[in-house]
Amino acid sequence: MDERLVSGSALGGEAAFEPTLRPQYLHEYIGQDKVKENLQVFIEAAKLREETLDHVLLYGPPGLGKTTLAAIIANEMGVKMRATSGPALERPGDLAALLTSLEPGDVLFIDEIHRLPRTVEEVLYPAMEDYCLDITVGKGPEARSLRLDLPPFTLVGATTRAGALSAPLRDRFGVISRLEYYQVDQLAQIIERAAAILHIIINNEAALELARRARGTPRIANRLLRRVRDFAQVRGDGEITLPLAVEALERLQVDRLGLDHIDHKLLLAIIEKFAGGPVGLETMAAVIGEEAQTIEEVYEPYLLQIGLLQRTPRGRVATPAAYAHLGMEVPKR
Ligand SMILES: Nc1ncnc2c1ncn2[C@@H]1O[C@H](COP(=O)(O)OP(=O)(O)OP(=O)(O)O)[C@@H](O)[C@H]1O
Ligand SMILES: [Mg+2]
Repeated sequence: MDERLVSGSALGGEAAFEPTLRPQYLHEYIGQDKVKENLQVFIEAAKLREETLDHVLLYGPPGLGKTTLAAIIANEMGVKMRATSGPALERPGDLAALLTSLEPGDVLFIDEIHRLPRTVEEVLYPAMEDYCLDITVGKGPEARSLRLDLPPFTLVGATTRAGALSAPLRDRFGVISRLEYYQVDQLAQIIERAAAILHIIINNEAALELARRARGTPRIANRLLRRVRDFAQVRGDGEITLPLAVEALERLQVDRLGLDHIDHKLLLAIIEKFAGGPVGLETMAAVIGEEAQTIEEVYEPYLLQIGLLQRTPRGRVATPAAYAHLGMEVPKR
């Protein structure tokens, strides 16, 4: 659906490539200080008591480091991680097979856990709570239910939509952590770390420029780094300097705040067609020819986050900052 250069979701080919850039331990994981400090305490306590870590739910927008953190939790606990996802677990048996193959203490990572089918979710409840599996053998009047013990394990669930999780599932997580968009200086550190791993030469000013345009998202930061490197190799001497970064990002149509043509289209529609708003979501969707849900979940969050857009009870409003960013004057009322 969404192949934007500034998309927080992984684009084609990135999933295969990302593991090389993933930090392995908490001390290498940049930013998210609150989440990190809490996890550090829970992990140390669990290790001291020689217990498994409580189940952990990680939520937040795409590309902020949920999968990375799940793997780090397993590494820090010194256990293995098995990874799957909500949509991949189609039947209760799929989950049962995974659970029974775990070794004591293992981390089971379920990505997109909000997309777990209902019937599978119900298998998860007793597994999370009592480390056991309720299964039915036989059919019809012969059917009996059996309870199987499971090895103790830690479930790490990840979701971009915590609101879409059922209450009984959410309540079974002992640790619930929300990942936040990253600060510019943290993103610059992430870029410099990735550059070192990929043998890319970039100076601090240029890293900061990429960071400012990375929409608070490490995945986008790393993607911009790789694209700008192409320019540095073809146009320059391979080194990423500030002027080269600025030129490359302009060509890639990622503006000073990390906005692309879709963000511009959305803001301009509100400003030019609705005098800055308020305009209802459905109306806006019809005017720019996108689905309301896509606008709400993909296009709007970053614009809201940086204060160019506001949600009011009467609809969306372009803020004075949006006019200023687009070099337009705020109309007098
Ligand atoms: N704190 C961090 N420090 C350094 N690099 C990071 C950090 N967080 C994420 N990254 C980098 O960003 C990339 C994307 O992170 P990750 O795949 O963990 O995101 P995600 O939240 O799981 O995304 P999705 O919602 O799409 O599953 C990783 O390849 C990793 O290199
Ligand atoms: Mg992920």
